[in-house]
Amino acid sequence: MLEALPWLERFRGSTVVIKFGGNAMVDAELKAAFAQDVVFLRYAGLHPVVVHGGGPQINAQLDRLGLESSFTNGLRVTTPETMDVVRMVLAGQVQRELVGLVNEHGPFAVGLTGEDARTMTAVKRFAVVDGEQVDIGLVGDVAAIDPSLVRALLADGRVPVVSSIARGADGQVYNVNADTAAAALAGALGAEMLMMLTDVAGLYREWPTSDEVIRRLTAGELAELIPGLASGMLPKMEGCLRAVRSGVRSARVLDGRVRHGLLRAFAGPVVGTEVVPDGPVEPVAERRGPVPAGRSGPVRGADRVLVAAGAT
Ligand SMILES: Nc1ncnc2c1ncn2[C@@H]1O[C@H](COP(=O)(O)OP(=O)(O)O)[C@@H](O)[C@H]1O
Ligand SMILES: CC(=O)N[C@@H](CCC(=O)OP(=O)(O)O)C(=O)O
Repeated sequence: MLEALPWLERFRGSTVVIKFGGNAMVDAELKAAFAQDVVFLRYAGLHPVVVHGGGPQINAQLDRLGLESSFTNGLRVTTPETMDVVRMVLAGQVQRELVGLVNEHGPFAVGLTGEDARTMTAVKRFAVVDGEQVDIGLVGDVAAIDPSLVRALLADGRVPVVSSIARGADGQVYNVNADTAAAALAGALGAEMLMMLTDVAGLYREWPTSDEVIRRLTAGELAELIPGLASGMLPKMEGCLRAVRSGVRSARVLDGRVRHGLLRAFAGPVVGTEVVPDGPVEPVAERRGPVPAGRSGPVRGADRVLVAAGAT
């Protein structure tokens, strides 16, 4: 892991939003390694923000309850009954588990949903199938973000762990796709990078017939590909596009099945698929600063982490 440090130096002070997909949380060892990587980034002076998914975990719970799982364009059709399960699994199970894993290394992680401090405000989202709007129930898009709570947590040296649930101005609670939530949050925070950890090596050029990964594409190139993308990748790549179009310098899709894949992504040439804005991009150093300087030192108990994260 130490080989990542010189590369990480470039990102000191930068905010990085990391989306941990439900499909990447396949076993306990991977989840524990992910938590170590997040804490390592925090120690290297970055400001990681975790947005987690949990699609397969929601499916399993719906199945136990004898409820159906169905998706349109990669978005879960969400009845009021499904919504209760989504909220319970994301905020009560997956988020709690990740908070616990990160906090094995120090008092860093604080869990929240988009509902907390009105961090995210949702608006009802329709799927579009063959040019027609389709009602998919209580699915939300992100209408607005108030990043002040997340910023305050970062300034206090914490690691926010965010579940993609948000209330609308109508008072209704909505199920927001986690890729969508991560992208919107990255944009609102002025994050340097958005990292999406999933269960494939990146965006495949000819999925499912070939596993050739597209290494790098501009926002304009991605916008042309999006109408032809299949479920699963659709919200993810729409999220990458949204992020780079709202000022994020780099949005990446990475293989979350690789142990310590998150740190490796900082320690060398680009792995996975990278989406960059159209046109020239300012260097990292000139884009710093969503977190007030001098308020990002280690919190109490943080000294245990380097050993725990295997950094020596
Ligand atoms: N062009 C593509 N390249 C790679 N994967 C694709 C592509 N199109 C669809 N997919 C599917 O998208 C899945 C990843 O999305 P998803 O299952 O929603 O993951 P996550 O839980 O990480 O958000 C892959 O496992 C793959 O089955
Ligand atoms: C509207 C919608 O699709 N919400 C998602 C939220 C969780 C999620 O996005 O999880 P992954 O990242 O693991 O796919 C769902 O209900 O599955």
